[in-house]
Amino acid sequence: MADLEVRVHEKRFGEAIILRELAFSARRGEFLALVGPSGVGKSTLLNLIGGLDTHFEGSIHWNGAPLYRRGQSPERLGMMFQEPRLMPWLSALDNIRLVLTDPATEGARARALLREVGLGHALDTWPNQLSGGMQRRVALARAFAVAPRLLLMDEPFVSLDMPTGNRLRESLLELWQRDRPLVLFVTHDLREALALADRVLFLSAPPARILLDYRVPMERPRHLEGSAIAALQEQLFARHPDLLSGALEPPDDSPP
Ligand SMILES: Nc1ncnc2c1ncn2[C@@H]1O[C@H](COP(=O)(O)OP(=O)(O)OP(=O)(O)O)[C@@H](O)[C@H]1O
Repeated sequence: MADLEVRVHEKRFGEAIILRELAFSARRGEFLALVGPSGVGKSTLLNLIGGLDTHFEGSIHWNGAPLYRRGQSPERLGMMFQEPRLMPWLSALDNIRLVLTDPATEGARARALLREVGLGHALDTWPNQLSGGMQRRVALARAFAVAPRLLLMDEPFVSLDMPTGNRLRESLLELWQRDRPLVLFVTHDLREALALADRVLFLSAPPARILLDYRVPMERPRHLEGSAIAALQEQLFARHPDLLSGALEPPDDSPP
């Protein structure tokens, strides 16, 4: 049985219908990527699933019950956005402690997580003294701090250089493989989706629905810049030409 059941009949902003008859399900432990062109509704969908926006027709269930009910605390949920959203007046360590609730263990847990993401040397550093990549590492550690069952990630590694992004992707996979939350990872980069995910959900042109639910036929570790991912991407576009018109811009190296 699926742990997460998403059924969005319709989501509008005013007159504009953003999502329509968009449905999918997933199990705890899976890693799903959501891909689609800019402005199609990926963040909107994550916001519905995360309970940040409750104005839509449809339902979102976790283990057969509504994920959000008025007055009830949600399932353990982690979120990571494009911007690290760290508290500038708190050290890296205290940014993690902030989301933990057990004073007896929070210091040790926060320290262990920061070490795991390679920031053991920067526990007491302020966010403005950390590079963009290091700030994302703190945000990644914070997202895992609550041991989420469901982790929503909205283009968390966008606009990082490739080596920094690759190190963060590696850290993410290590943490995911250890804790096995269900990850929903939004990206507009198909290679990133294919390098990370078990399944890639392609969103159609607006109003968005799921155009293709694709299981990635490749063992890990995978290399985002490797020839196997490039070949898989080519194969996908050859088999599903509708993805190019509906879901994605052509890959960088394809003819205009
Ligand atoms: N609060 C809002 N009010 C009105 N329209 C909105 C609001 N938020 C988003 N939209 C519109 O909904 C559509 C989907 O936006 P959304 O941010 O979900 O797209 P996206 O696929 O995440 O884009 P990107 O990849 O550029 O982040 C866009 O046309 C956007 O302008």
